[in-house]
Amino acid sequence: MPSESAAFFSVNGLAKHFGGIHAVEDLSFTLQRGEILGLIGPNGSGKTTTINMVTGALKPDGGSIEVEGADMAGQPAHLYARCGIARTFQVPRLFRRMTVMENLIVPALSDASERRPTAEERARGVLAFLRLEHLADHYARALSGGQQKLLELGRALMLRPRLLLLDEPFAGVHPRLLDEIVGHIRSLNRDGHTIVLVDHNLDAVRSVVTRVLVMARGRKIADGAVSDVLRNADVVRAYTGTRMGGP
Ligand SMILES: Nc1ncnc2c1ncn2[C@@H]1O[C@H](COP(=O)(O)OP(=O)(O)OP(=O)(O)O)[C@@H](O)[C@H]1O
Repeated sequence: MPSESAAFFSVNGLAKHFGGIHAVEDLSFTLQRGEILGLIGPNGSGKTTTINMVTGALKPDGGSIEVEGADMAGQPAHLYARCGIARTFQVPRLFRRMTVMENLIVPALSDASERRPTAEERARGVLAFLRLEHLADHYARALSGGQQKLLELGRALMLRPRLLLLDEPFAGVHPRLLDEIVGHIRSLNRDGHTIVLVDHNLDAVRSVVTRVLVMARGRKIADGAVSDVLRNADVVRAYTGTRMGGP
């Protein structure tokens, strides 16, 4: 039974193994409503596997995933979406032969109760927020890499998420558009969205989050205020050979 005091979102002892690879091991953390968390770590440290598990794309081998106190571990992706949990992918998963507007409407219409005119109206709102109105009738395949990232974000927003997990939203994005995406993330967080931000661009991550969780080899090695965590010797060691700043 969900308790009144339960965190909005929590994972406890989460684990995923691929053969002998311990992609995620004994991972625990909680998120309060409206919080924004940076999830960082070197390549292969288990960040995407974590996102996959907490959105229902992958079944954990162990541990719990609780949304408002109710255990969701092992539930299918559509039930996570129904709980208001949405994610973006490192490489945008767009319908390349559909227009920008159609790409936004499709996820909305997966909810049988929404009618097309309402979905279109919401999509226009999302396009205005992302400043992409002028591209509504363009094919997704004609967009630049950065615009595709924005549209990917827009598709997640069409699911009316309460928790938004962003997998490398800054990767491969032109610096000007990067600032714009940073602005959108800040504004979504200000509007009450709980956000988990995964990215290797630590300067950009630092500019939007106050708390950061660091993974290395599938395990959590630090979780706390950005300024403290990035001075932590274990974190510096985990990153040895990779840069601590932006790309
Ligand atoms: N489907 C899979 N099958 C086998 N091994 C996998 C699979 N998915 C991930 N792995 C392995 O699990 C480990 C964690 O991978 P994951 O993609 O979660 O790391 P990551 O921190 O997101 O890395 P990156 O920053 O490079 O995206 C890696 O060793 C990876 O090779």
